[in-house]
Amino acid sequence: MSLCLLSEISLPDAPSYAAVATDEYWRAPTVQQHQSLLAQLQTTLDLREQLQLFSMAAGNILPLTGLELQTAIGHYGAAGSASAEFQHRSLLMLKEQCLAKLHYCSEHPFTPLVCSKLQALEVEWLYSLRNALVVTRLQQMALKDTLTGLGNRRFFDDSLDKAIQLAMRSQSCCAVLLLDLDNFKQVNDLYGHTAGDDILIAVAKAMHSTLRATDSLFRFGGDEFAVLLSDEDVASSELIARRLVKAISRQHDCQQHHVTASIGIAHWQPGQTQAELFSAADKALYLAKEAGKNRVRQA
Ligand SMILES: Nc1nc2c(ncn2[C@@H]2O[C@H](COP(=O)(O)OP(=O)(O)OP(=O)(O)O)[C@@H](O)[C@H]2O)c(=O)[nH]1
Repeated sequence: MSLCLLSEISLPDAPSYAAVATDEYWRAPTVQQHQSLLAQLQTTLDLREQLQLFSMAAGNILPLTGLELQTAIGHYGAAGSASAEFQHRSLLMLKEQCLAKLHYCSEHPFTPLVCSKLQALEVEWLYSLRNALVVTRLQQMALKDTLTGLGNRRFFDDSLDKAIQLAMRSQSCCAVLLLDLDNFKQVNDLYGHTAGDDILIAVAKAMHSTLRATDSLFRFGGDEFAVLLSDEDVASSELIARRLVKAISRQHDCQQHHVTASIGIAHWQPGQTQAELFSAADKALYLAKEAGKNRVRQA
């Protein structure tokens, strides 16, 4: 395991292990209790599944309404988590490295005895949690574009495959928007690669804030982006695409460098393969470029 990865999954500015309180009232849970949670945690490297297992074990100590795991690579809530009157926060430290913060919510008070028991349970989780964090980080790296943090081409291909399967099963639809920046090359040529990178990051942010949280946004590399729309948004695909084009043309850095965007849209047709759908969107994008750029075309 590389040191680089370990530092990426650590939370910064955590106090030393000594600062995590222990309680004199605490009595160790039986060996049986420990073994069962530990054994269960070791069966999965999925962070959410581990959180769920831990949440159930913690619920045996004190009934919880919510449990949130805050890590350097994302925040995860146990299923059905809700806030409550009593709250308790805890740091999960492993060898002076802060792996995560836990935020418990309950209708019942967190007495010193309860906190001690929870802390003992947390200790049981540390190594499995560390492993799950590393695996999750590797998965994120494999599926994310490092420059913008958006999903990469591989993630897009997987997501499109799933979207088509769902559309086939539920006799619904999905749509692909392929976006390519206009006149981007000149930014690199005139102002350097770093200025080009800044534009790409700014475009990703502008697109992100224009779309709904549920829309999937990807960057393929270069100045090519894609949006995957689910059935409920297919009817508005043209409107969404126009909004994206407008948002990019109004973005400060893009305006300064005369960078705009062209978009090709394709709606999935029953019987169409993933490659055919993608090719249809690509052709529509070509038409948008041919028609003068800074515009939208449908397949
Ligand atoms: N800064 C930066 N540039 C990149 C990156 N990846 C690819 N590029 C550059 O992006 C440019 C994309 O080229 P084009 O799409 O042909 O350029 P364009 O000026 O937008 O052309 P039109 O689409 O016809 O308007 C090339 O100059 C690539 O070298 C990157 O990660 N960062």
